[in-house]
Amino acid sequence: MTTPAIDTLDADFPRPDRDVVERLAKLPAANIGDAVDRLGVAHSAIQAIWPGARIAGPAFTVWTRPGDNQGIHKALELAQPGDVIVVAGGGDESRALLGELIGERAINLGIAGFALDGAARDAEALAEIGMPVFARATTPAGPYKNGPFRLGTPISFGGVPVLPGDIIIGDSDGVVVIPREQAAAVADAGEAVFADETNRRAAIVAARR
Ligand SMILES: O=C([O-])CC(=O)C(=O)O
Ligand SMILES: [Mg+2]
Repeated sequence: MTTPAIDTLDADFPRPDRDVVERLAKLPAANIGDAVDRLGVAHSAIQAIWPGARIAGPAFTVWTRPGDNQGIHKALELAQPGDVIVVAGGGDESRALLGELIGERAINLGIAGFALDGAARDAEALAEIGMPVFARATTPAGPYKNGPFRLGTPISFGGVPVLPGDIIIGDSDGVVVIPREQAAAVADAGEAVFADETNRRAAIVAARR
C-alpha cells in the first residue's frame, strides 16, 4: 500500500483579520504569552536563526517526515501571501528542512516566514535576504525530498497545537501561537499587558538614583 502524499488539504481555510495580525505583530511575544495565560508558547529550543528575525501571520500547517522537505515545496504552491509556513518536523535537528533557495522563493510569493520544529541551513543568506526563519537548530546537512507529508491539518508544533489560520508570532524570545478565534481578545489583553509593563518599567527607571 502506498501512503497518500496529502490526506487533507484546504488551502482556503479561514484566516484572521489582517488588522488584528498587525496589532499582534507590534507586541513582544512575551506580552502575548502572558495574555494567553502563558499557554501557547512553543518549546524554547525553537528560536530565530538570525538576530532580529520576527514573524507574524496566519499558520499554513505542514506535517512532515523528520528531515524531509517535499511538503514544504508543496506548501509554497498553496500558501497565500502573508502566511507563516509552520512545520511539524518531529523535532529533528539532523537535516535542514530549508535554506536560502526556499527562502528566495518565499520572498517571491510574499510568505511572511517559517517556523520549524526541525532544523534549517543557510542562516547567513536568509539573514541577508530578510526571510525570517525560526528553528530548533541549524545544520549544513540537507533534507530528504521523498515525503510523506500532510498539509492543512492540525499539528503539534513545539508541544503546542496549531490549526490552520492560527496566528504565529515570533521574536527574539521565541514563538507563541494564538488560536484564530481568540485573536482579537488576545490583542486586547496583550496591549493591556504591554501598557502595564511600560508604566511599571518607567516607574522603576524613575526611582533609579
Ligand atoms: O536543499 C534544500 O532543499 C534546502 C536548502 O538548502 C535551500 O532551500 O536552500
Ligand atoms: Mg541551500
